[in-house]
Amino acid sequence: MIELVDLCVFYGKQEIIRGVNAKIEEKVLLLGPNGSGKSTLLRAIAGVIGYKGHIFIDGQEVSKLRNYNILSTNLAEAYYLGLSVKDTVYLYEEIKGVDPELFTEMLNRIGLSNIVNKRWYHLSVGQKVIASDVLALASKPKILLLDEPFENVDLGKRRVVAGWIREYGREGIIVTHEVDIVRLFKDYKVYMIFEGRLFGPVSADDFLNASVIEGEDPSAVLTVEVGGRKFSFVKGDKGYRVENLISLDRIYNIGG
Ligand SMILES: Nc1ncnc2c1ncn2[C@@H]1O[C@H](COP(=O)(O)OP(=O)(O)OP(=O)(O)O)[C@@H](O)[C@H]1O
Repeated sequence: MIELVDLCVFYGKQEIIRGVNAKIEEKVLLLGPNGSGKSTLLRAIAGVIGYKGHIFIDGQEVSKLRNYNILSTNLAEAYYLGLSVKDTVYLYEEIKGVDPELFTEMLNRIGLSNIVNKRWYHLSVGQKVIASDVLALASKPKILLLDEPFENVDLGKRRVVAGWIREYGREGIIVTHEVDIVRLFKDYKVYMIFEGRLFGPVSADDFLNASVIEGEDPSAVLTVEVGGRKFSFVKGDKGYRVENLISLDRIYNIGG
């Protein structure tokens, strides 16, 4: 379980994550517009950057964890080592419990067996994303943190990756800024982040079938605050349909 208590993350003096509280016990999707703090939240949970407040993973404070290998991530910080994909897999076998056979089999299944001997920085953008996803998944981690695992990935391959995310990893956070991705995970819970503040959860089904209106509505499945304005996700088509949102930054254009 990931527990966030009064969590704040700063870059210099700028507060990016602003007092977040949540208990995340299963795999969830985290949506938010560009710059809202999704990657920053994931980096803090992965222990890559510092924070104020608390982050507990299965009851242990992240900043105090050492050699903690039940958590896997596709965050790029892990790959800036100038290694080939194959060398990284062997390194990760040692430190993260990655299964090299499963890794190779997954790359074969998705048609990328040709990249194993290449260095990470020679991969195309989409290849790098898929290889990072596979590396995170091939340790079958208890907790999975995936930052934009579908970015620049072909539509057909997205279904394969989504199948793996369902299969491997029992808990965790899948970050995306594309509303369409939620359709691949209709039984998941959705959180949203706006301006460093977390809202949710709402079921993916309720989210996809909702429409957005400005203001606080008592029938809302979720109300969020963006730029000092409140927006309610309500059932039916009273407002702007979520299925037409594409990305959450469109919410700024919805007027009451
Ligand atoms: N290392 C850094 N130093 C200073 N500011 C940073 C740093 N990394 C990110 N930021 C800023 O923090 C804010 C949140 O960035 P973050 O990468 O968490 O957003 P995001 O929600 O993941 O966005 P995107 O969808 O564009 O990837 C942005 O305003 C960004 O400019």
